[in-house]
Amino acid sequence: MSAASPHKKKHGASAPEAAGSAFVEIHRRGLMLVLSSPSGAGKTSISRALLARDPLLQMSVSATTRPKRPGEVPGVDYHFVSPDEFNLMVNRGEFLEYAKVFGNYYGTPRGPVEAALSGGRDVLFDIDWQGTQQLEASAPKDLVTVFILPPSTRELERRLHSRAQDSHEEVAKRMAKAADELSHWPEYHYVLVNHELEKTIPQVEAILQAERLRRERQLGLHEFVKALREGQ
Ligand SMILES: Nc1ncnc2c1ncn2[C@@H]1O[C@H](COP(=O)(O)OP(=O)(O)OP(=O)(O)O)[C@@H](O)[C@H]1O
Ligand SMILES: Nc1nc2c(ncn2[C@@H]2O[C@H](COP(=O)(O)O)[C@@H](O)[C@H]2O)c(=O)[nH]1
Repeated sequence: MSAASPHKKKHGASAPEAAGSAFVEIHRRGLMLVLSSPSGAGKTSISRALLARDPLLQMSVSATTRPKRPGEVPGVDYHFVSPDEFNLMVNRGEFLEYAKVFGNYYGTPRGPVEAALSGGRDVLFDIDWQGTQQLEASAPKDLVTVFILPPSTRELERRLHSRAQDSHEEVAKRMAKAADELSHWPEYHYVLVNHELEKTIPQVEAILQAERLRRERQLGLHEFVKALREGQ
């Protein structure tokens, strides 16, 4: 197709033109891609790989009252806040969703997500089933949810220990909750078993690529096809 083709699709910052004119823009509202799993199944590892490979994807950085782990960077991994600060944010309506997980509070700041979606960028969430249920209630059309299963309970425990960032008590607390968290898999659109990251990462990428092409997410299709049917 030549640059002068009347069917040329324009993306990103190019100026939209009126529907039915020679050039009709197809653009897209961003989507929210949620990863949930029992602690240690691999959400953080998968998220890092997706973000490194996909410039249209940005991470939702949660606020949490949990203490920072060694190596975690404030503002990158989490916004680490006190319980009082967290309460203030709740009262000011600053969270899209929030929940108590393993004895600490975690919440998704609303502003960056809304800005990304309206700018056509996709947002990746590493949140638990309680947060996913809240997003499902408030923004079902923008939501794509993926539940990550570990290959076995023994491997889940091995991964939690191998991360070497939580105490034995903390690992025991998370393992004790795993069965309960696993019970939520039927609430998700997609379910994967994370055997090897080399296989799981392309599977999640495939979900993202397909969901981006859903008819409902592509804005301007009616006008584009109308122009095609008029022979433009
Ligand atoms: N497919 C895999 N095979 C082997 N090890 C893995 C795999 N996926 C992740 N891991 C390792 O398991 C550990 C836990 O992974 P990760 O931190 O990504 O889990 P998580 O689901 O984000 O946990 P949490 O919910 O506690 O944040 C890490 O040490 C990670 O390197
Ligand atoms: N509902 C929410 N859950 C969240 C959020 N941020 C993280 N999480 C979940 O908490 C646990 C523990 O995380 P960790 O970093 O302490 O290991 C894990 O299941 C996360 O998915 C959030 O904003 N809302």
